[in-house]
Amino acid sequence: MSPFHGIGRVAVIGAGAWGTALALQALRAGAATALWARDPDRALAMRAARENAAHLPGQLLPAELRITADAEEALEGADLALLVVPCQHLAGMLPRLPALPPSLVAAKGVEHGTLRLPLEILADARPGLPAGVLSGPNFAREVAQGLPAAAVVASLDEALRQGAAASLSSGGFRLYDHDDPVGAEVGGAAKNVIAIAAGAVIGAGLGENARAALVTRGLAEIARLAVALGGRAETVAGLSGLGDLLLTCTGGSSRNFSLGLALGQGRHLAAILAERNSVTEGVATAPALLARAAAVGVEMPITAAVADVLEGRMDVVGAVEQLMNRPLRQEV
Ligand SMILES: NC(=O)C1=CN([C@@H]2O[C@H](COP(=O)(O)OP(=O)(O)OC[C@H]3O[C@@H](n4cnc5c(N)ncnc54)[C@H](O)[C@@H]3O)[C@@H](O)[C@H]2O)C=CC1
Ligand SMILES: O=C(CO)COP(=O)(O)O
Repeated sequence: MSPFHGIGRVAVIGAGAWGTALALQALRAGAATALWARDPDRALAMRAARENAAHLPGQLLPAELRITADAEEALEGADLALLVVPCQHLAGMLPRLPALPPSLVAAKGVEHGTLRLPLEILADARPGLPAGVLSGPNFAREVAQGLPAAAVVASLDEALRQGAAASLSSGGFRLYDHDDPVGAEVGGAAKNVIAIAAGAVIGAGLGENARAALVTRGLAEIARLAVALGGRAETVAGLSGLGDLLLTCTGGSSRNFSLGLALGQGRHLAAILAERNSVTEGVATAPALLARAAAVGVEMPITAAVADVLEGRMDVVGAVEQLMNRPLRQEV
């Protein structure tokens, strides 16, 4: 257990939509909060306008929120760091940071090539650092506005998960502590892939029944992988799994769902991505998740279908046909 005694200061690393929203929440919960943006010009513009125009336009950033591109300054005296850069950039960003306090990763994905989950990336870069994940059904915009939301803080470190959940909760944001970080990370990474599938069936006009079946069978394949990696199936049935699937597979604001929707309508992946200035984690995660599952002998047919569509080996209708024609079996 870490000597974690509560939070006076929080450093949020990554000034995308989610980092900005979490910084606002930390502030609301009473922590002195700094938000680190890697680009000095962006930090300057955000400080001047009190707005993150690129990722959370229209949301006021109060004067008490320190915004800086200097990582030393952001992390000085911090009791907790929230690491909120996209999964594929986490490993590249960590060497730019000085010593970290106990940290929660809020990215959702699997790293291309190495097949690591975010906490594994952090553990490799900072061995022994008390760490956990923050994950749940949370659109950044709503959390920034203080609308009601819940999530989990999952860590093997009891003091960290309980202290962080208690200190970052307030008003509309309710954090449950959890002792299964693997289950939480697998759920968070995989729901983005299933959300692409859900969007694709809706975009292709295959119907609401198809979406409900995909989400439910998606949950089953996520649970299989979580268990194979040392997590628990019940975690996948909670906020970080089922909760986030419900949000991203039905909420039109999900970037993963909307990318799937456009693919299902026949648009090309490159064209969809070219129009976006924000991250769609499921695209890089789908093949990485599939490879990670294969390495532990777990079948993930929906993830495989999404990877096939993303990599141009199949169209949406063909991929769904293939899923429908798999051998019949017992549900569980
Ligand atoms: N936006 C949301 O509602 C939520 C997002 N998340 C997760 O949080 C993570 C961050 O997502 P968002 O804040 O939405 O991102 P975003 O799409 O709003 O912004 C992209 C972020 O990535 C950073 N970035 C781009 N290239 C980079 C590089 N080479 N090195 C370091 N940073 C780089 C940008 O500076 C920016 O901070 C993702 O893993 C996402 O799945 C989790 C929950 C909610
Ligand atoms: O993780 C999220 C909500 O919990 C955000 O989902 P998208 O990245 O699909 O927008």
